[in-house]
Amino acid sequence: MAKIDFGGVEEEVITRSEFPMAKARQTLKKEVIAVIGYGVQGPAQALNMKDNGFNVIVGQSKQFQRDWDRAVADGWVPGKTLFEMEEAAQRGTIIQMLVSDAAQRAIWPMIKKCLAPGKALYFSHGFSIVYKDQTKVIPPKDVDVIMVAPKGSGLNVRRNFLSGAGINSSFAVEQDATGRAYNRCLAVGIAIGSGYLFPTTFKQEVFSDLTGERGVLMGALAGIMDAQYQVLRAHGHSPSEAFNETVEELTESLIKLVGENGMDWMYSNCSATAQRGALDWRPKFKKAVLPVFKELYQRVATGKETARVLSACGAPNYQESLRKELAELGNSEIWLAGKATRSLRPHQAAKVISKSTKGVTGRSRN
Ligand SMILES: NC(=O)c1ccc[n+]([C@@H]2O[C@H](COP(=O)([O-])OP(=O)(O)OC[C@H]3O[C@@H](n4cnc5c(N)ncnc54)[C@H](O)[C@@H]3O)[C@@H](O)[C@H]2O)c1
Ligand SMILES: CC(C)(O)[C@@H](O)C(=O)O
Ligand SMILES: [Mg+2]
Ligand SMILES: [Mg+2]
Repeated sequence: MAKIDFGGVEEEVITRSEFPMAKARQTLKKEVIAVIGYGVQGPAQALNMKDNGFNVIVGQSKQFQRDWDRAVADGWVPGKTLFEMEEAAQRGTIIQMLVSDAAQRAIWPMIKKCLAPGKALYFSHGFSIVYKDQTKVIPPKDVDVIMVAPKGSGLNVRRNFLSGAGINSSFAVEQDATGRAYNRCLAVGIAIGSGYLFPTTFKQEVFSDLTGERGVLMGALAGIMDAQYQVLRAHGHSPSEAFNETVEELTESLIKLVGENGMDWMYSNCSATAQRGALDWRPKFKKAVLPVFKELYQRVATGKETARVLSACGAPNYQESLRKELAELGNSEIWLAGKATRSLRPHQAAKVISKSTKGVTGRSRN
């Protein structure tokens, strides 16, 4: 493992050169990898592994016709490489649990029956194993239990693979029954298109992932956008102005600069006025939201968020109520303003500018 200094803390990271594709192919040459679930991660991981030359089959319930049809449209052949979940799990030697987390609890009794000794049970989230008191997912002792959790949307797992970039993932071995669990885990990580692989545990992964997606990555992000937009609108700003200053400028401009070189560098490349204001207001926002993040982490650690997911997402009418909730969000003024704003992005001009590197590299840090 390469040792990398993360802000003064040394961590170990697996690189592609340490575990090259040839080693992954050698490690998995006798394995049949059964991807159970063709939602978001399922298609990305299955297609990347297939394109990388691994022996992959897909298990998808035909009751979810839309997902079955997507699998067929993506080239999986019913009866050859696409099966009902149970048949795929019987045929697989590595069984990838890529149905939704709530569905993993529902299909577990069926999956358990297919776990012959020596097979590997694979997850992309620590959820089912860590909250086993609630999910009842308790694997037999004679199978490997491994995880590779891509740190991004399944859409990017596939998009980055196709662009040649890859995506970083964390990985963990929960149970090594065969003595091969570690290598199997890393080999699948490389096979699905991971760039760098960060060691973790099932518990650390699920606690941080649930916090992140409820917090800064999705929940907090949408919440603070709503709040700022509301204040601007209440003071008479037009929807386009409020949206531009809340979302569009973030996604189209500033966050890309943060991604390139960090927050201080982005601050170094805006006006002195914006820089002063941002530095002054940062601690105020931190103070305001810190208690909310503490409450969130507690709810994750005590399993309350898991109970919420299992009861809500496992309910029979959930898809219908979810559709309504998402439609309400999509039809709210801020996101309708967003739709109009997106149609006005000046793509042509951007292409012309990108041919030159003059003036695009930015100021160095102060
Ligand atoms: N979506 C992501 O980008 C992402 C990123 C990292 C990790 N993960 C993890 O990957 C795993 C899969 O998540 P996902 O988002 O790809 O899947 P998802 O939540 O979109 O689930 C969709 C799949 O579950 C199946 N399904 C739903 N209910 C079912 C039921 N009752 N019985 C049988 N099948 C059912 C659907 O047919 C479909 O195949 C989860 O553990 C998730 O936490 C997801
Ligand atoms: C893509 C995310 C938010 O990182 C993932 O954790 C998920 O659950 O979809
Ligand atoms: Mg998640
Ligand atoms: Mg995540």
